[in-house]
Amino acid sequence: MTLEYVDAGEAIDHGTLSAVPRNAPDVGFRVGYDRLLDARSESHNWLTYYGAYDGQRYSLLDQINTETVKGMGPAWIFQAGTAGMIAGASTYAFEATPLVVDGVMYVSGWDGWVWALDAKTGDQMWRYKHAVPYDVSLCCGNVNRGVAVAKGKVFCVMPNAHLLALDAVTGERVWDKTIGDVRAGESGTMAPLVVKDMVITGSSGGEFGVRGHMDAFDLESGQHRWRCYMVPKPGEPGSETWPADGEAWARGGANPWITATFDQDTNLLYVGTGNPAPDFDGAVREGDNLYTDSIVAVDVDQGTIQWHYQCTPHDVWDYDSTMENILFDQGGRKMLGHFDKNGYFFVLDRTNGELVSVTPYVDRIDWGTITRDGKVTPRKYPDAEGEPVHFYPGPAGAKEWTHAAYNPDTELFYVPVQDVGATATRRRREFREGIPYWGAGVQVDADDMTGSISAFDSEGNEKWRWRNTLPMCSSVLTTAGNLVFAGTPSGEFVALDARNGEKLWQFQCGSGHHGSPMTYSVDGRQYVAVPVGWGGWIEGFLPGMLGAGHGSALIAFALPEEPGTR
Ligand SMILES: O=C(O)c1cc(C(=O)O)c2c(n1)C(=O)C(=O)c1cc(C(=O)O)[nH]c1-2
Repeated sequence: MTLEYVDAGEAIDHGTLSAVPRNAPDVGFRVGYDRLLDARSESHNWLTYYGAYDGQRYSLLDQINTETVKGMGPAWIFQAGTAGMIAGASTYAFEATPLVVDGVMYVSGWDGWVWALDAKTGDQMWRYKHAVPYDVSLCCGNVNRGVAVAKGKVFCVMPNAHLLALDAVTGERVWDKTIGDVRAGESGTMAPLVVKDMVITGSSGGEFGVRGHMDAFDLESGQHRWRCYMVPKPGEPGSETWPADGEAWARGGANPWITATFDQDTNLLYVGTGNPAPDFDGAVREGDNLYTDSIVAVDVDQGTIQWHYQCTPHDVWDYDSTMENILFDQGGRKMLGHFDKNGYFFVLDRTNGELVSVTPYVDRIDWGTITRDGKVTPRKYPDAEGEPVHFYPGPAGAKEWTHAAYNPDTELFYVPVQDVGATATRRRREFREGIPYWGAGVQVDADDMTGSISAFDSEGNEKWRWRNTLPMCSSVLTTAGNLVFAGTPSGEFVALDARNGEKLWQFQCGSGHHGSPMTYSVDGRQYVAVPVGWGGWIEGFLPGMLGAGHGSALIAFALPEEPGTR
């Protein structure tokens, strides 16, 4: 299969930079598919984006638990924002989930930064900077959600739609592939996923009217294996949901900009796709617009779509479905749970995409209704130019890309909820390559917003709610210590009791949370690490937070050590 993209050309590379050059131990060489498949059993590590292929963001570590957590404090802080004169501090959110392999942490930042750190001390081992051209089209900030590690390499996508393989020991670049056309508005923000001998990526750029796709590359050589487009071309199944004439499908969006989950038994990747383009303007794309706003199951060897479930047909509200699809089993049935931007919690049979249940998980939803059997009745969207329409949830969704967690001990999902509306006023745009293709001006309800971490069982029954004044827009972590961790936009990092939502601990991190905490241990000591840094796109979404402290720090927390043992 040939690639259908234009190579945007090499960026100027600043090469490997290091204040204190130091190689990392060769732990990355020992990570292969066998260990990734069984990642949960080695909970001292965090080997892959969600901690394990199932997306649960659940760790077996329990040294930090409901009893001991009150003694937890910072063990070390890595100031990523001081990483060099080239970048300075970030004005964008620090979104990555760090990975840990046998005492070495690998983490990515904004604008092409990647670091290897000593996971016990926070000391830098190496750092890498990709020279990202300044004119890359990015809808939602110069951000990056993390790396993948396998076979001695660290894989990371770059804002200018490159996939890099770095040497896990030295940080030097091993290979560099183009995964999208920056001139058309394609970019990269997601953490790659290693499955078998492949590294799998997804493209960003839906707001610029591109056609979203996933790609698989040979992890050793970087050779391209397959591409899977998320919008069918004329004649392919699903193409009947787009206008027969014209090129609406080719500009249709559906970008899979968040890491997929994976089940070895079904051999399927579970992918969330983004909104259709243009956003807020359905007139130029009559029909359901498959596979936008969908959960799509992709055969990992062939890159072919096996089934799909669309959460918001013919979306005019910017309701991406890119967020995680959490795999869990119940009553012997293989299920998948998905909290969509549109305010509904979908549970599907992950072998065939059949809907098991759909229930609301936020208080205010009025863009339409979905009944328990999946029937969608959308509200009418105004056709006239300049006519405002107010709707709940707003375009950031009742939950953003930031991830929920599932704890198999409590059998509960923990969801970062944003309860906030917005007003869209249609402002029709003609398509122009590389220019935002976005059919409305949008104003978020700055004075009427709230949020929570809410706990749901798999039938959509709410078991508890921990309320926050502002919407919750960081990912959640849950552990066998019966804890739930999450960060607030105003900087507090909190630990809740997974059984009842009681707040047991908090720490003010000095900048807002819009990233993903994780946990690991080294030499028998458990750490909880969280990237902290407010900025970029999320500031516009929470106007009340404009001017709040930016930051680019990674903070690792632990229980106190005996004095003098470090
Ligand atoms: O359609 C797309 O390709 C695309 C990409 C991204 C991205 O890559 O960050 C975001 C969005 N859409 C988006 O709609 C959105 O709300 C959003 C928030 C964020 C973020 O990093 O907080 N990214 C993105």
